[in-house]
Amino acid sequence: MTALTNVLSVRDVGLSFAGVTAIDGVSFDVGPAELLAVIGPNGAGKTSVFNVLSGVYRPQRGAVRFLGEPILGLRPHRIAAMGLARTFQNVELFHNLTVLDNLMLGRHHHFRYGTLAAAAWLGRARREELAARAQVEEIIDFLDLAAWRRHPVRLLPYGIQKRVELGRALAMEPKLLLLDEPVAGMNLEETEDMARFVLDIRDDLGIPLVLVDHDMGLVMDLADRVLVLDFGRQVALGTPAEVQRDPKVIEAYLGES
Ligand SMILES: Nc1ncnc2c1ncn2[C@@H]1O[C@H](COP(=O)(O)OP(=O)(O)OP(=O)(O)O)[C@@H](O)[C@H]1O
Repeated sequence: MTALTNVLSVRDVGLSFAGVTAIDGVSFDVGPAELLAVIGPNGAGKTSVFNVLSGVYRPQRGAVRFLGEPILGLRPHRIAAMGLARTFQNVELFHNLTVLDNLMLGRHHHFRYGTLAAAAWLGRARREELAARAQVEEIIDFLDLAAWRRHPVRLLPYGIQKRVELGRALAMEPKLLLLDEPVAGMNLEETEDMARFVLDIRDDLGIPLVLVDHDMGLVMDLADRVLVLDFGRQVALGTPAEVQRDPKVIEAYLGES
């Protein structure tokens, strides 16, 4: 039985593609308001884990429970609607729409509309959904986005675009947030800002997070626990201090750099 206190429970997941093993026996839990980081060298299986959790890949073996419910085999939009939200390595927003409109779309889980359909849908939303609007305004305040709220996303600096993407995921009112390389390509100041928002999400909003990133300093500073993968296998799982002194980790990953 999955302990009810765990938001996410992953058991012995195995995934391969035509003979290539992407994930080989990975098991971990995410507790309430916990920040778990997943690290590992290139090709270790980090993105594949995210794709399994969000329903993009279906593993050949194992089990995943989200809020106590089995989710393997559910389609991505169903899993998202259950409250598992995700950001992507590359910014995935409607670049011609404003910050406000991108967040409104996030509120309604409508990710796959073209810009025109999205704009038409928003017309209805504006009339009908004042409550949604109030919630989105709260997110804009929370992420310090007020100065950009009416700007089309394409005009914004990269670091702000990443923050809007985070805002869109928050607009889904997630029960768990997956962040795929949230600081990739950011300068120091943008990285520090993002780190602060990630911690605020955990501490002020109480939303648990799973984060993949190559920035080792960030991961060790932020994470409650760290899962280390190498060639799809689970090398270690523990606190940043435990993981950093684990010889298997040093050999597999830290020793590289
Ligand atoms: N759709 C796919 N088809 C075939 N092989 C895949 C697919 N997705 C992942 N793989 C393989 O699975 C392994 C793990 O890849 P994955 O992208 O999950 O690693 P990663 O840790 O996210 O790497 P990176 O840090 O480079 O993003 C790799 O060998 C990769 O080539």
